[in-house]
Amino acid sequence: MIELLDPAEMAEADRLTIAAGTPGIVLMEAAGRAVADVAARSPLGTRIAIACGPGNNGGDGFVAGRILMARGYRLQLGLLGSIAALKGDAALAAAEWRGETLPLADLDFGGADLIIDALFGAGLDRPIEGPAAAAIAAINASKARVVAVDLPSGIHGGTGQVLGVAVRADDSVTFFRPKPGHVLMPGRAHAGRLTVADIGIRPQVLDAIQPRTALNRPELWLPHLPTPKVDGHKYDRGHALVVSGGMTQTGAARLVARAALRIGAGLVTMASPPDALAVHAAHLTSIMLKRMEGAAGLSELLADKRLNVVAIGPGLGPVDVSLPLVEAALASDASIVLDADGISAFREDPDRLFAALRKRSAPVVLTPHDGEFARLFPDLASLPGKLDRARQAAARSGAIVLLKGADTTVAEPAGRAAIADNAPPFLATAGSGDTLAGMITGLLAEGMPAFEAAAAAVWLHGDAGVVLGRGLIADDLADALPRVFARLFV
Ligand SMILES: NC(=O)C1=CN([C@@H]2O[C@H](COP(=O)(O)OP(=O)(O)OC[C@H]3O[C@@H](n4cnc5c(N)ncnc54)[C@H](O)[C@@H]3O)[C@@H](O)[C@H]2O)[C@@H](O)CC1
Ligand SMILES: Nc1ncnc2c1ncn2[C@@H]1O[C@H](COP(=O)(O)OP(=O)(O)O)[C@@H](O)[C@H]1O
Ligand SMILES: [K+]
Repeated sequence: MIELLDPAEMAEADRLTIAAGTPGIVLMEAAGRAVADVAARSPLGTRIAIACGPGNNGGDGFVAGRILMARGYRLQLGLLGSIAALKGDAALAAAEWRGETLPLADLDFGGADLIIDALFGAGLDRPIEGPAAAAIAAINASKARVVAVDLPSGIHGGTGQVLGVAVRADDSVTFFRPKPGHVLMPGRAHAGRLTVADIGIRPQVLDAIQPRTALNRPELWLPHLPTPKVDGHKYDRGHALVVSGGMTQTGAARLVARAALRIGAGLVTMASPPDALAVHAAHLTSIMLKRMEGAAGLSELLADKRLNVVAIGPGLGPVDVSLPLVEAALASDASIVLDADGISAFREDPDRLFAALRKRSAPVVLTPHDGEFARLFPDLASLPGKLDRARQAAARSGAIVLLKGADTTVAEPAGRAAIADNAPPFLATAGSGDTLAGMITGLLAEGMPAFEAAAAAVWLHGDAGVVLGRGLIADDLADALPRVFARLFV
């Protein structure tokens, strides 16, 4: 598992390491050397400008400068503030620097081939203004390769938000573990290629820190991915029910159903309003079809306890149709994936949903995009950073909240969260979210724990986008799953 550490957790990792006997300057030396190594992928002769800030991020810049100068690079170093004002490890690092220290404003960014951004890292705590903002504008205007120390200056390590202005880096070199700000947008776009350097912090410090956020990678959920039993039966793999909208909007439910079956559900049944039965009958093959007369009809179907998960929301229709159906689903014992119109049904009264959720024991996964999220959690929608939004929404609702986008974040009520960075932008296409809902549904049907099922579906959906590439449409995503699994298990 790759943990993501926010600034407070990273400071604690540093503190525990120093308390256990490794001096801070030793960590800073290792950090500066790692930055120098990444910078030194550019050949000798490269003209380097190093912009140092007033804290330890700047200290790393002084160390990198000393090492690169010893390796024969031509370089200029500029400092925001005065050397006399530096403290602690940064002051020690600056004392070892033998070159000239220019005022930041005198650095010639335009004449540099490579810029090392050591202005601010984890200690950034307010919007950047004045000379630092001017330096960042000049860095972004230059044609130089930019290597950021820890984080691109201006990006908040915990939220990925831009505080004022932010450097656009080609490379970022961070230490020990990546930070949420490297994967959450727009931070990820600013960070460029990420290098995570070992600076001598022992992984055992994580036992004390107990980080709650991870990068969404297979190692997070693969141990929980169900494997069909050799002597298994289709009913061992679960039976999902997908609730369809009316005649003119049946496609979304079929995308859900196909993805649920492809990813591993043993059986999938489409619950269809009477007017849409003929449309579905013309399209469905391996997916079964049942007639559903309104909310009472759905409750009757769900009396069959073998139906262990319900997907409801995509193409479901306006609130007068959708709300009674969702309430019938919520009253059942099945796990639920609630998406799209099923979420919007509660826009007038989100507490009604939360109250129903509190009465359930089987899990519910909410899969909003930003617009749907704002309908259920209007006060949380403006929080900086998707991680906090998803985490607070999960705590409030008691559901697993999967907040979609380029940096889809899954959070559970107890606070555990996973952020994905593998989804290509081709996934922003009609019906792609319906397919994701279906993938979660299928994994829940197979009995995967809900947080892991949601995280796995997000990653597999993203990888299906990678496998298909440009030209993909939502109809292709489920059918790409065999190739995605083949890649996963090589
Ligand atoms: N021993 C350690 O703690 C280690 C720290 N390391 C480096 O230290 C960095 C964190 O150092 P710090 O905690 O000193 O923090 P930073 O160096 O990121 O920034 C803190 C300084 O910037 C000022 N500042 C913050 N926001 C500002 C703004 N908007 N405008 C102007 N000034 C602003 C603060 O007042 C403070 O002086 C990490 O990002 C990493 O690069 C590494 O050297 C590894 C070891
Ligand atoms: N820029 C992007 N990069 C990667 N994935 C994206 C991007 N924008 C959207 N997605 C993904 O595409 C899907 C869109 O879902 P959604 O907004 O519900 O659309 P629809 O309702 O048409 O299915 C989600 O899985 C989302 O995470
Ligand atoms: K930086």
